[in-house]
Amino acid sequence: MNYFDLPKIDLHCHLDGSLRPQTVIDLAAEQKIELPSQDPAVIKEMMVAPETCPNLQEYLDRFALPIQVMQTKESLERISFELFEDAAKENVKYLEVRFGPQLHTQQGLTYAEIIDSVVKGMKRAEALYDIHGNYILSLVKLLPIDSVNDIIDAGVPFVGKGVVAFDLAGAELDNFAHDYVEYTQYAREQGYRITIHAGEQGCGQNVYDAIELLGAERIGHGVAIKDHAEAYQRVKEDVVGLEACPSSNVQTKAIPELKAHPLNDFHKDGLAVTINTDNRTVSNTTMTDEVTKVMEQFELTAEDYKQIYTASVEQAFASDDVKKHLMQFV
Ligand SMILES: O=c1[nH]cnc2c1ncn2[C@@H]1O[C@H](CO)[C@@H](O)[C@H]1O
Ligand SMILES: [Zn+2]
Repeated sequence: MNYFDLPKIDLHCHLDGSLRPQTVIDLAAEQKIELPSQDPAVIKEMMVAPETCPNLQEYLDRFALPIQVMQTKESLERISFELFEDAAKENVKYLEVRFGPQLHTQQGLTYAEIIDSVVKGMKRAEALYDIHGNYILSLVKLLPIDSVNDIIDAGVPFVGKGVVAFDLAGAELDNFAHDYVEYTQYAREQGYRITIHAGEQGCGQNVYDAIELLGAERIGHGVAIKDHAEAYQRVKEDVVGLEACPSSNVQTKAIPELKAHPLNDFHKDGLAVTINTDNRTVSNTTMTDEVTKVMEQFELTAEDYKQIYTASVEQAFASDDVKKHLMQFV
């Protein structure tokens, strides 16, 4: 099967983990930020996380460099455009990108300016390529929680116009969901859909809580439900979408190796499994790579791929029109 040509959908991709190395070099020069090298290969090496990190934190440390050059409207717009361009060029037909507005205020940008810039970059790519997209606003757990509602408010004018959902990302502590109930409720009241990183580094109970307490319709990663019967049952009954990110999960040791990934068992049992990149640069991957790895590792058939693609369409936070368009590719 030619995985490059297959129509693909990526529902879990971080903007700050998906920069082109050359763009980091260009933007650093423009912004007078000193880099240790002008060689894209060296800069790439600084951003790619090791094949296996000791833990999630080591993986998250790779975001420091890209975030340095993501502090102006122009850079955010360019990076957003380029991500959609890169995805479109490998036949990704729909892409949901997430990022943490709080990480981009170092030079005084407002949340509204930040969100406007990335949405503009996306729309420019949508006009040029056969790709549709939406943004998800991520709150990075452990960053100050008091400005969450300001971020949610800043995104409201964009809801349904380029922004669709709210997410919690970053390091995962057990029982984190309890601290975010009022914020996700506020986000839902403002029209945001909810997806939550859970069961990646933490326990299956976190997934259960993300659904029960935070109203998550999708879960980022969620691998830990394999050891938690209640969470598993809840994901299945509620048809909660599982955003699997195979390469990232190996890097962060969420799973020991690809063949131990539970996504195939989940898929065979009828759960709504989707295949995603997480971070194109930090995980040194593409949608073609992720789909290839999964299809070959688990010897999946064209019918399996059809089911996974269809689950991605159903789970997408896209408009009915876009979903109808995406179903034409099945
Ligand atoms: O796999 C992941 N698990 C948890 N957090 C992540 C992952 N990838 C990226 N981020 C976090 O999300 C922020 C906003 O995009 C990134 O800066 C990073 O801290
Ligand atoms: Zn993620």
